[in-house]
Amino acid sequence: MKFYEEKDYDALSQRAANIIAAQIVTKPDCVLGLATGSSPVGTYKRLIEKYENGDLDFSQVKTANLDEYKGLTRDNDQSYYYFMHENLFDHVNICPENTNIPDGTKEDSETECAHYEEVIASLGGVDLQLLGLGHNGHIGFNEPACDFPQATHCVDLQESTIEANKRFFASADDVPRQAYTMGIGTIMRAKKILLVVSGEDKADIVAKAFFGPVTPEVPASILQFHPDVTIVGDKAAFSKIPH
Ligand SMILES: N[C@@H]1[C@@H](O)[C@H](O)[C@@H](COP(=O)(O)O)O[C@@H]1O
Repeated sequence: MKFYEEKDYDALSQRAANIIAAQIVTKPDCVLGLATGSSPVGTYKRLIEKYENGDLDFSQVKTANLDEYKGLTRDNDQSYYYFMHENLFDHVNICPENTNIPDGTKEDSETECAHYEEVIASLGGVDLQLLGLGHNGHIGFNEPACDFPQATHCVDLQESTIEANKRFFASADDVPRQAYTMGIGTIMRAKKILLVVSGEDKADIVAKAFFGPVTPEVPASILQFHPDVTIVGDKAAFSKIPH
Protein backbone atom coordinates (compact mmCIF):
# COMPACT_ATOMS: atom_id res chain seq x y z
CA MET A 1 0.00 0.00 0.00
CA LYS A 2 1.25 3.44 -0.86
CA PHE A 3 0.41 6.32 1.51
CA TYR A 4 0.55 9.96 0.49
CA GLU A 5 0.27 12.29 3.46
CA GLU A 6 -0.77 15.75 2.29
CA LYS A 7 -0.96 18.87 4.38
CA ASP A 8 -4.66 19.51 3.93
CA TYR A 9 -7.81 18.68 1.98
CA ASP A 10 -6.84 20.83 -1.01
CA ALA A 11 -3.46 19.16 -1.34
CA LEU A 12 -4.93 15.66 -1.03
CA SER A 13 -7.57 16.49 -3.64
CA GLN A 14 -4.87 17.71 -6.01
CA ARG A 15 -2.81 14.56 -5.46
CA ALA A 16 -5.81 12.27 -6.04
CA ALA A 17 -6.86 14.20 -9.17
CA ASN A 18 -3.31 13.88 -10.53
CA ILE A 19 -3.44 10.10 -10.06
CA ILE A 20 -6.80 9.88 -11.88
CA ALA A 21 -5.55 12.24 -14.61
CA ALA A 22 -2.51 10.00 -15.16
CA GLN A 23 -4.88 7.05 -15.60
CA ILE A 24 -6.97 8.92 -18.19
CA VAL A 25 -3.94 10.19 -20.10
CA THR A 26 -2.32 6.76 -20.27
CA LYS A 27 -5.60 4.99 -21.17
CA PRO A 28 -8.12 7.47 -22.63
CA ASP A 29 -10.88 4.84 -22.74
CA CYS A 30 -10.27 3.67 -19.16
CA VAL A 31 -13.00 2.56 -16.78
CA LEU A 32 -13.12 4.65 -13.60
CA GLY A 33 -14.95 3.37 -10.55
CA LEU A 34 -16.34 6.47 -8.83
CA ALA A 35 -17.40 7.31 -5.31
CA THR A 36 -19.68 9.81 -3.60
CA GLY A 37 -19.54 11.38 -0.13
CA SER A 38 -17.75 14.58 0.83
CA SER A 39 -14.20 13.16 0.56
CA PRO A 40 -13.96 13.01 -3.28
CA VAL A 41 -15.68 16.36 -3.95
CA GLY A 42 -12.34 18.25 -4.02
CA THR A 43 -10.85 15.60 -6.31
CA TYR A 44 -13.72 16.07 -8.77
CA LYS A 45 -13.24 19.86 -8.62
CA ARG A 46 -9.59 19.47 -9.55
CA LEU A 47 -10.46 17.10 -12.40
CA ILE A 48 -12.94 19.66 -13.74
CA GLU A 49 -10.19 22.33 -13.62
CA LYS A 50 -7.86 20.07 -15.58
CA TYR A 51 -10.60 19.53 -18.17
CA GLU A 52 -11.28 23.28 -18.39
CA ASN A 53 -7.55 23.95 -18.85
CA GLY A 54 -7.53 21.55 -21.78
CA ASP A 55 -5.36 19.00 -19.96
CA LEU A 56 -7.94 16.21 -19.78
CA ASP A 57 -10.37 14.65 -22.22
CA PHE A 58 -13.22 12.54 -20.85
CA SER A 59 -14.77 11.74 -24.24
CA GLN A 60 -13.80 8.06 -24.12
CA VAL A 61 -13.80 7.58 -20.35
CA LYS A 62 -16.33 5.14 -18.90
CA THR A 63 -17.47 5.13 -15.31
CA ALA A 64 -19.18 2.80 -12.86
CA ASN A 65 -20.26 4.20 -9.51
CA LEU A 66 -19.94 2.26 -6.30
CA ASP A 67 -23.40 2.61 -4.90
CA GLU A 68 -26.82 4.23 -4.82
CA TYR A 69 -29.57 4.63 -2.27
CA LYS A 70 -32.50 2.32 -2.88
CA GLY A 71 -35.77 4.17 -3.38
CA LEU A 72 -34.45 7.60 -4.39
CA THR A 73 -35.32 8.86 -7.85
CA ARG A 74 -32.58 10.34 -10.02
CA ASP A 75 -33.92 13.87 -9.64
CA ASN A 76 -33.76 13.63 -5.84
CA ASP A 77 -30.86 15.90 -4.88
CA GLN A 78 -29.61 13.26 -2.41
CA SER A 79 -29.39 10.47 -4.97
CA TYR A 80 -25.89 9.56 -6.02
CA TYR A 81 -27.01 9.96 -9.63
CA TYR A 82 -27.73 13.62 -8.85
CA PHE A 83 -24.47 13.98 -6.89
CA MET A 84 -22.34 12.68 -9.76
CA HIS A 85 -23.98 15.01 -12.29
CA GLU A 86 -23.68 17.98 -9.95
CA ASN A 87 -20.06 17.31 -8.94
CA LEU A 88 -18.51 15.93 -12.13
CA PHE A 89 -20.48 14.68 -15.13
CA ASP A 90 -22.21 17.96 -16.03
CA HIS A 91 -18.89 19.82 -16.07
CA VAL A 92 -16.73 17.61 -18.32
CA ASN A 93 -17.11 16.10 -21.80
CA ILE A 94 -18.07 12.64 -20.61
CA CYS A 95 -20.73 10.85 -22.70
CA PRO A 96 -23.81 10.19 -20.55
CA GLU A 97 -24.11 6.71 -22.06
CA ASN A 98 -20.64 5.91 -20.70
CA THR A 99 -21.66 6.57 -17.09
CA ASN A 100 -23.15 3.83 -14.93
CA ILE A 101 -24.75 3.99 -11.50
CA PRO A 102 -26.95 1.33 -9.87
CA ASP A 103 -30.60 2.26 -10.41
CA GLY A 104 -32.09 2.90 -6.98
CA THR A 105 -35.60 3.03 -8.38
CA LYS A 106 -35.51 -0.65 -9.32
CA GLU A 107 -37.56 -2.53 -6.75
CA ASP A 108 -36.22 -5.97 -7.59
CA SER A 109 -32.84 -5.94 -5.84
CA GLU A 110 -31.61 -9.25 -7.17
CA THR A 111 -32.25 -8.36 -10.80
CA GLU A 112 -30.77 -4.86 -10.51
CA CYS A 113 -27.63 -6.06 -8.69
CA ALA A 114 -27.02 -8.93 -11.14
CA HIS A 115 -27.52 -6.48 -14.00
CA TYR A 116 -24.98 -4.06 -12.50
CA GLU A 117 -22.36 -6.80 -12.23
CA GLU A 118 -22.98 -7.58 -15.92
CA VAL A 119 -22.54 -3.91 -16.81
CA ILE A 120 -19.15 -3.80 -15.07
CA ALA A 121 -18.07 -7.05 -16.74
CA SER A 122 -19.16 -5.72 -20.15
CA LEU A 123 -16.92 -2.69 -19.60
CA GLY A 124 -14.01 -5.09 -19.10
CA GLY A 125 -13.73 -4.38 -15.36
CA VAL A 126 -12.61 -1.27 -13.50
CA ASP A 127 -9.13 0.16 -14.15
CA LEU A 128 -9.05 2.60 -11.24
CA GLN A 129 -11.51 2.54 -8.34
CA LEU A 130 -11.85 5.70 -6.26
CA LEU A 131 -13.03 5.13 -2.67
CA GLY A 132 -13.91 7.10 0.43
CA LEU A 133 -13.94 5.55 3.89
CA GLY A 134 -16.89 5.37 6.27
CA HIS A 135 -16.37 5.92 10.01
CA ASN A 136 -17.11 2.24 10.63
CA GLY A 137 -14.71 1.15 7.88
CA HIS A 138 -17.30 0.77 5.15
CA ILE A 139 -16.32 1.12 1.51
CA GLY A 140 -19.10 1.79 -0.94
CA PHE A 141 -21.95 0.75 1.34
CA ASN A 142 -20.33 -2.50 2.46
CA GLU A 143 -21.08 -2.30 6.16
CA PRO A 144 -19.24 -4.28 8.86
CA ALA A 145 -20.48 -7.87 8.62
CA CYS A 146 -19.41 -11.44 9.29
CA ASP A 147 -18.19 -11.99 5.75
CA PHE A 148 -17.01 -10.00 2.74
CA PRO A 149 -19.85 -9.72 0.19
CA GLN A 150 -18.63 -10.75 -3.25
CA ALA A 151 -20.92 -9.06 -5.72
CA THR A 152 -23.22 -6.04 -6.04
CA HIS A 153 -26.02 -6.46 -3.50
CA CYS A 154 -28.67 -4.65 -1.50
CA VAL A 155 -27.62 -3.64 2.03
CA ASP A 156 -29.45 -2.49 5.11
CA LEU A 157 -27.63 0.64 6.24
CA GLN A 158 -26.33 0.70 9.79
CA GLU A 159 -27.54 3.26 12.30
CA SER A 160 -24.09 4.92 12.38
CA THR A 161 -24.16 5.36 8.59
CA ILE A 162 -27.67 6.81 8.68
CA GLU A 163 -26.47 9.17 11.45
CA ALA A 164 -23.40 10.21 9.43
CA ASN A 165 -25.40 10.80 6.25
CA LYS A 166 -28.41 12.55 7.80
CA ARG A 167 -26.58 15.90 7.50
CA PHE A 168 -27.53 15.82 3.82
CA PHE A 169 -31.23 15.14 4.45
CA ALA A 170 -33.97 17.11 6.19
CA SER A 171 -33.90 14.57 9.04
CA ALA A 172 -32.58 11.08 9.89
CA ASP A 173 -36.05 9.73 8.99
CA ASP A 174 -35.53 10.84 5.40
CA VAL A 175 -32.31 8.84 4.96
CA PRO A 176 -33.08 5.70 2.94
CA ARG A 177 -32.63 2.48 4.93
CA GLN A 178 -31.22 0.46 2.05
CA ALA A 179 -28.73 0.88 -0.76
CA TYR A 180 -27.31 -1.01 -3.72
CA THR A 181 -23.55 -1.32 -3.56
CA MET A 182 -20.73 -3.02 -5.41
CA GLY A 183 -19.53 -5.93 -3.29
CA ILE A 184 -16.10 -6.18 -1.72
CA GLY A 185 -15.29 -8.71 -4.46
CA THR A 186 -16.34 -6.20 -7.14
CA ILE A 187 -14.10 -3.54 -5.57
CA MET A 188 -11.15 -5.92 -5.13
CA ARG A 189 -11.28 -6.85 -8.82
CA ALA A 190 -10.38 -3.25 -9.81
CA LYS A 191 -6.84 -3.10 -11.18
CA LYS A 192 -5.94 -0.09 -9.03
CA ILE A 193 -7.54 1.42 -5.97
CA LEU A 194 -7.29 5.03 -4.80
CA LEU A 195 -8.78 5.88 -1.41
CA VAL A 196 -9.15 9.48 -0.24
CA VAL A 197 -9.66 10.33 3.39
CA SER A 198 -9.54 13.52 5.41
CA GLY A 199 -10.13 14.81 8.91
CA GLU A 200 -9.35 13.86 12.48
CA ASP A 201 -12.65 12.00 12.80
CA LYS A 202 -11.28 9.39 10.37
CA ALA A 203 -7.90 8.94 12.15
CA ASP A 204 -9.01 5.95 14.26
CA ILE A 205 -10.58 4.05 11.38
CA VAL A 206 -7.58 4.71 9.10
CA ALA A 207 -5.26 3.15 11.70
CA LYS A 208 -7.62 0.23 12.31
CA ALA A 209 -8.36 -0.51 8.64
CA PHE A 210 -4.84 -0.35 7.26
CA PHE A 211 -2.69 -1.32 10.25
CA GLY A 212 -5.03 -3.68 12.08
CA PRO A 213 -6.23 -7.21 11.32
CA VAL A 214 -8.01 -7.95 8.04
CA THR A 215 -11.60 -8.65 9.03
CA PRO A 216 -15.09 -8.18 7.56
CA GLU A 217 -15.85 -6.27 10.78
CA VAL A 218 -13.73 -3.52 9.16
CA PRO A 219 -14.57 -3.91 5.45
CA ALA A 220 -11.80 -1.55 4.21
CA SER A 221 -9.17 -3.76 5.90
CA ILE A 222 -9.41 -6.14 2.90
CA LEU A 223 -7.57 -3.51 0.87
CA GLN A 224 -4.38 -4.64 2.64
CA PHE A 225 -4.57 -7.70 0.34
CA HIS A 226 -4.97 -5.72 -2.89
CA PRO A 227 -1.77 -5.46 -4.96
CA ASP A 228 -2.16 -1.82 -6.03
CA VAL A 229 -3.69 0.50 -3.41
CA THR A 230 -2.90 4.17 -2.92
CA ILE A 231 -4.24 5.99 0.10
CA VAL A 232 -4.20 9.77 -0.03
CA GLY A 233 -4.95 11.54 3.23
CA ASP A 234 -4.36 14.73 5.11
CA LYS A 235 -2.24 15.01 8.26
CA ALA A 236 -5.28 14.77 10.53
CA ALA A 237 -6.57 11.52 9.00
CA PHE A 238 -3.07 9.99 9.18
CA SER A 239 -2.36 11.21 12.72
CA LYS A 240 -2.83 7.76 14.33
CA ILE A 241 -0.92 5.58 11.91
CA PRO A 242 2.61 4.39 12.73
CA HIS A 243 5.13 6.81 11.19
N1 LIG B 1 -21.61 5.42 0.52
C1 LIG B 1 -20.74 6.47 0.89
C2 LIG B 1 -19.33 6.01 0.82
O1 LIG B 1 -19.02 5.66 -0.53
C3 LIG B 1 -18.43 7.09 1.36
O2 LIG B 1 -17.08 6.77 1.12
C4 LIG B 1 -18.63 7.23 2.85
C5 LIG B 1 -17.79 8.33 3.49
O3 LIG B 1 -18.34 9.57 3.24
P1 LIG B 1 -17.61 10.92 3.52
O4 LIG B 1 -16.53 11.03 2.49
O5 LIG B 1 -18.67 11.98 3.33
O6 LIG B 1 -17.07 10.86 4.90
O7 LIG B 1 -19.97 7.35 3.17
C6 LIG B 1 -21.04 7.14 2.26
O8 LIG B 1 -21.97 6.48 3.04
